[in-house]
Amino acid sequence: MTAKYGNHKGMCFLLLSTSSEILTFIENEFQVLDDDVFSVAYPKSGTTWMIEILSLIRSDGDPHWIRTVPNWDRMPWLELKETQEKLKTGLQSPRFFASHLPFYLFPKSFSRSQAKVIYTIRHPKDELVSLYHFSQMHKFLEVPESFEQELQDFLKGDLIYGSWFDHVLGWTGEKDRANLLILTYEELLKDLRGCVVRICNFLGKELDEAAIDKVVENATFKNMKDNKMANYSLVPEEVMDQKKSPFMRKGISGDWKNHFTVEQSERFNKVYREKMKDLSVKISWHEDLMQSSF
Ligand SMILES: Nc1ncnc2c1ncn2[C@@H]1O[C@H](COP(=O)(O)OS(=O)(=O)O)[C@@H](OP(=O)(O)O)[C@H]1O
Repeated sequence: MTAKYGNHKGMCFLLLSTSSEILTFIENEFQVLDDDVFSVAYPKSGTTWMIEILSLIRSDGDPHWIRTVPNWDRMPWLELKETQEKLKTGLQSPRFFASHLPFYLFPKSFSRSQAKVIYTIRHPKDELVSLYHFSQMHKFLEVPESFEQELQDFLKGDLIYGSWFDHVLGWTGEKDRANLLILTYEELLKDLRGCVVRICNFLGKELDEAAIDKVVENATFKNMKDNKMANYSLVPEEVMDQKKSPFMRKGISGDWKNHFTVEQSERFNKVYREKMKDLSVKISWHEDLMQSSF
């Protein structure tokens, strides 16, 4: 890790985005309210997608809000510097937040609350590929020397927001909480409508069939790619150079097969087997990763 990054209780963070002081405040002093809703995920696992889905559910499927307000204002990032001012001045309830925090750094007050968290998990090889491309275009991040370098950093847990393995194990270890819904990116891809219904049930939000259809239609990859309030095109090119790699890049599962060699895939699976053997939730791709084959 370099001068661009800091380390807080074992988690690597971007110095430009947050600080140890903020992370300490969020963990220990920030008061979660019972009607707060959080979209939490390790980076590049579908956070932006969940923000769009939750925003649309909140507005009963009406796309006006998602087309006129940037996603970072609809659901501010809990741990980022720019959100701290908003927290002080007060946000209107119910508050909706996004976060990449691992469970051990998430606000302690969550455990005493009825606030709802939706935690999204993505196939780690696709997450790694997405992060690799994102690192080329986001000027605040270190550009990895090569895909191999990114892979080695991933396997060591030496990436922004720490180890993917620890992140997923930390949050899935909380699976029995009634106020935590765990979904995968692949479930969203396979059955977006079914997931929207599950999210509505989890939130206690009643939407009629037509409203659910509108949520689904407006949260598709194509519609989000075309929505400047969701595709980060409002972020200046000096920060995100989308000519290098668009934020809404491919939006598919299995792109890792175009990036990993057989040897890299087997090396990945070996580490996965060691670290994830006690995974406590059922995930469609888990058994594949527990094997040694490509
Ligand atoms: N609607 C929809 N459908 C399918 N895929 C989608 C959708 N919205 C976002 N994405 C893809 O999610 C990836 C970005 O993840 P995050 O939003 O978690 O990124 S970030 O950590 O907040 O920067 C990134 O994945 P890749 O395309 O593989 O790079 C986005 O394209």
